[in-house]
Amino acid sequence: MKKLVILGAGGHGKVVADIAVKNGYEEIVFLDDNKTSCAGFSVVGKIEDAAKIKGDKFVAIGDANLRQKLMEKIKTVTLIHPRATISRRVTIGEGTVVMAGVVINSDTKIGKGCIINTSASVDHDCTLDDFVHVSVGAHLAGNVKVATRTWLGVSASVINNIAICKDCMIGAGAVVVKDINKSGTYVGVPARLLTR
Ligand SMILES: CC(=O)SCCNC(=O)CCNC(=O)[C@H](O)C(C)(C)COP(=O)(O)OP(=O)(O)OC[C@H]1O[C@@H](n2cnc3c(N)ncnc32)[C@H](O)[C@@H]1OP(=O)(O)O
Repeated sequence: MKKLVILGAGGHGKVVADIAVKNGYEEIVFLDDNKTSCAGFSVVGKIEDAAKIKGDKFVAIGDANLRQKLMEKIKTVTLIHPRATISRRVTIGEGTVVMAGVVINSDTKIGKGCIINTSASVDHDCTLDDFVHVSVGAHLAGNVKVATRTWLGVSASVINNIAICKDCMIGAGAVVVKDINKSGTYVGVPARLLTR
């Protein structure tokens, strides 16, 4: 029986579980330090138990630093929703999830531990480094580079030929029209560094 152990029983975890079912997993269990169940599935232990529990593994934790830390210790599977449209010339790393309605076009490379969330699009010749999150409905035009752990918020857009450095938060609805070379939070149209 195909079994998946999902680390993280939050909202992201329950969407991952649905995709796992569509990928033929017949048994799904969660590990979480606080919850006892998730979307009808059992929580069978704490996150630290991952190595001890048999089955394929997936880290369903939104925080990129924590996701990275956990993925350094265990081997994980890649999960792709059957209703994602992905060019044959795309590569996708270990432990990445591609959700329903996503489009990924030709010659794009997606790293490990990435989240390509519901109805996002990543166009041709893009490079997404490890642990990048493209949120629900965010859009990357052609030849966009996004460095490690950067998170694009819901409905954010990036025009073509743009590079965004590591550890950025691009706010909901922001439009990135220039390269971003300094880590930080960027909001608005056009996107600017959020200073407090
Ligand atoms: C399935 C899923 O759920 S996927 C997850 C999707 N989640 C997201 O997309 C979350 C995106 N998060 C955001 O956009 C957040 O607002 C952030 C990260 C940009 C900023 O959050 P915080 O650091 O908490 O900032 P805070 O809420 O204090 O706002 C600071 C200022 O920026 C403004 N601001 C915050 N977010 C945005 C935004 N997206 N666009 C424009 N302005 C914004 C606020 O209005 C505020 O302005 P003010 O000082 O004039 O009142």
